[in-house]
Amino acid sequence: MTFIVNDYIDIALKSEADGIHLGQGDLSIVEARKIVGDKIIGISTHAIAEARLAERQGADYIGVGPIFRTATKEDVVDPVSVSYVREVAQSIQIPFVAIGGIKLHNVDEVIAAGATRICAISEIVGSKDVRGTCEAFISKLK
Ligand SMILES: Cc1ncc(COP(=O)(O)OP(=O)(O)O)c(N)n1
Ligand SMILES: Cc1nc(C(=O)O)sc1CCOP(=O)(O)O
Repeated sequence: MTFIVNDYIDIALKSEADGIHLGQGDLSIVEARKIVGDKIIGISTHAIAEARLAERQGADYIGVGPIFRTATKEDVVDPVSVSYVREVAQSIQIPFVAIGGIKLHNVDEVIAAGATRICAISEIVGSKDVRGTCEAFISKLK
């Protein structure tokens, strides 16, 4: 299993995590790379310019979202829609994870736009059948 720490590079190092996830307002990828060496660095992106910059600066993966409206994260930009997934799938070479408001009822649209990895929080943690919900997502991604 891969263990990524959100935001806190010191905790990532102390816990011997595999990597660090950054936001646009956090340390830059260039600075983070100097500190974490070859650990995985990911960064949340909300527009193609951010995705291109992340790729140029050596990110290992990017988050792409929020695709749909989400109540999970407060300080998030307006939904970017599946068109951003399509743009990233067509022009970015590093792996990407689509995130934000993804549910079992709309994940097919996200996959159809080119996503092969998704992150879903509320749909899973709010489910009465967490395992079944994860399995349903996984079967759609196969
Ligand atoms: C699964 C997952 N967890 C946390 C984040 C990042 O959340 P946050 O730090 O609030 O947002 P950014 O600063 O990265 O925009 C994530 N993207 N995925
Ligand atoms: C943690 C996070 N990051 C986002 C981004 O767009 O960068 S959206 C988001 C919340 C995702 O939760 P849910 O699946 O419940 O919508």
